[in-house]
Parts: sequence; structure tokens; C-alpha cells
Amino acid sequence: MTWETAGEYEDITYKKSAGVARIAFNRPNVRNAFRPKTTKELYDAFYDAQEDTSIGVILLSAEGPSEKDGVYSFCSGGDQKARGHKGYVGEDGYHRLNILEVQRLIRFMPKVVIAVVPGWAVGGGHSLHVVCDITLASEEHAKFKQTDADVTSFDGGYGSAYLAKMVGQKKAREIFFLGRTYSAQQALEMGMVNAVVPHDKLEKTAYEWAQEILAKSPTSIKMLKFAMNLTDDGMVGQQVFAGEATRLAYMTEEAKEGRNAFLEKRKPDFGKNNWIP
Ligand SMILES: CC(C)(COP(=O)(O)OP(=O)(O)OC[C@H]1O[C@@H](n2cnc3c(N)ncnc32)[C@H](O)[C@@H]1OP(=O)(O)O)[C@@H](O)C(=O)NCCC(=O)NCCSC(=O)CCC(=O)c1ccccc1C(=O)O
Repeated sequence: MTWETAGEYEDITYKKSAGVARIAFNRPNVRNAFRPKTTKELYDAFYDAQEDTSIGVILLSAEGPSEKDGVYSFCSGGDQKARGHKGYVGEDGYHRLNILEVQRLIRFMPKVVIAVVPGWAVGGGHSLHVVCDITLASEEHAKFKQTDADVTSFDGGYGSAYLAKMVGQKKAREIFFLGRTYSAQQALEMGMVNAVVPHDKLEKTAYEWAQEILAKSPTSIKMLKFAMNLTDDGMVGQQVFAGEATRLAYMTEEAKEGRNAFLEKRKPDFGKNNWIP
């Protein structure tokens, strides 16, 4: 893999290589906690990857380890030092809760997002791995922990309710109510991780999984992701799936006839034997 820098940021790194985008947290000294600047940069990079038609898979990873103590982390959630009384305070002084916008972008984008977890995945960082389509975890260093209930936070959407669909209600309640630390192997056994990989092979493995996905039909992958989202996402899930179904309908002769008839100010002729059962 030959990574090329795709954007210059302060709190993240952003690279691309052969159909794969890699977006990585880059605040390892604070366990990759996110502040408003981080979430803004994440949103920007994810949006760029979504719009780039050469990109089919996005790796959400993390730089590290910490220069202070050599510990690896994926993300430790909201930066508690940036937390004000109404949210996380950015350079402009506003109080925000905008990691949820990043979650929605990951969830609704027509591409596969793989969480590459080299170390701690905690609080809002845990929720981020949950919302990704696939999670790969470092055998030696990945650790999973939900601290929301320690700091009066509660991700009531994908972080908890969707997690419960993944690991079961009893286990999800244990994860949130007790806030224990789980190894990569335990996370795999619970069903919230797809594979446990030796640390020195983690990034390479994620890239290989991405290449396998890239060999598939882009339309199938997109429709399958949206179909699997649909039942949990209510009317928005239906809207996202139906939007793509509409795009497919636009590609038919029937749709071209409808458009042409309107533009030519005549009645459309959809043919006589096109009511396919
Ligand atoms: C991750 C730990 C378990 C790691 O423990 P350990 O290895 O012992 O390291 P430490 O010595 O604790 O930490 C090293 C260093 O990093 C700093 N740090 C770690 N995490 C954070 C953090 N989250 N914020 C700020 N700083 C952090 C720590 O202070 C140390 O710094 P030094 O200067 O070297 O002392 C452990 O670190 C830990 O438990 N961290 C806190 C985890 C946490 O509670 N996270 C917040 C959970 S709430 C959340 O994430 C918001 C959720 C959310 O985003 C959301 C949810 C619902 C609606 C909206 C939103 C939203 O958008 O905000």
C-alpha cells in the first residue's frame, strides 16, 4: 500500500491508497480524545471520502502510541478538558455535541467503514467503533470500555441501543452499567468485533479486507449496507434505501421515457408489456 496524504489536519491524519481512505485520530497523548476541532475535521474528511468516486472503503484508525507512556488507543471519547456546561467548547466558544453528526455520516454513507482499533476504545470512542460497519482489533492492545455513566453522558442511539442488537440486551447493559474493560478476544466473543489481529498486522489486514470488499459490486455493497441499516433506522433508513432504489429506477428506459415526454410536452409511452411480474 502506498498512502498519499489527502488532506492536512491538526487532530487527524487523512490518506488514500488504491480505493481506500484512511482517517486516523492523531491525539495519542490524550488517548485520542476528540474535541470540536477533531469532530469538524473528521466530518470534513469523511465527507470528502464519501464524495470521492474512486473510494469504496474507509478505515477509521488511530495514530500512536502515546509519546508519554507508549500506550495505544483508538479513541477515548469526548475530551473532558474541552467539556463545558452545555457540550464540548470549540475555538469559537460554542458548546457542541457534534460527534453524532460524524456517527450519522458513517452510518448513512454508501461505502463500507472499518474501525481499526489499535488500543483503547472508550466512551464516545467505543460508540464510534459500534457504528462502523466492521471492527478489527489489535490482539495485544485493543481494550473496550464504556465510561459514559462515569461522566454523566449517555449515547442513547447507536452507542447503546444498536450495541444491544449486536451483543444482546443483557451484555449491552453490563457494558454500560458496570463500565468494565474487555479484551479484543472478549469483544470478539460478544459479537462486537469481526476479527482479532496481531498488532503488527492490524493495518495491513484492514487494508486487505478493504481490497476484498473493493472487488465486489459497488451497487450490491451499498444496497446491502442500507438494507441491513433499514430495520434499525426507521423512516430515515427507509428514505436512504429508497433514495438508492430511485437512482436505480432513473437508469431504466422507462424513466428516460418519462423525462423525455415531459421535456417534449407529450404523453409518456411506457409500452404495453412492461408490467413485469
Ligand atoms: C481511556 C482510559 C481508560 C485510559 O486509561 P489510562 O491508560 O490509565 O490513561 P490515563 O492516564 O487515564 O490517560 C492518559 C492521558 O490521556 C488523558 N485522557 C484520556 N482520556 C481523555 C478524555 N476523554 N478527555 C481528556 N483527556 C483524556 C488523561 O487525562 C491523561 O492525560 P495526562 O495529561 O497525561 O494526565 C482513561 O483515560 C479514561 O477513562 N478516559 C476517559 C474516558 C471518558 O470518560 N470519555 C468520555 C466519555 S463521554 C463521551 O465520550 C462523549 C460522548 C459523546 O460524544 C456524545 C454522546 C451522546 C450525545 C452527544 C455526544 C457528543 O457529541 O459529545
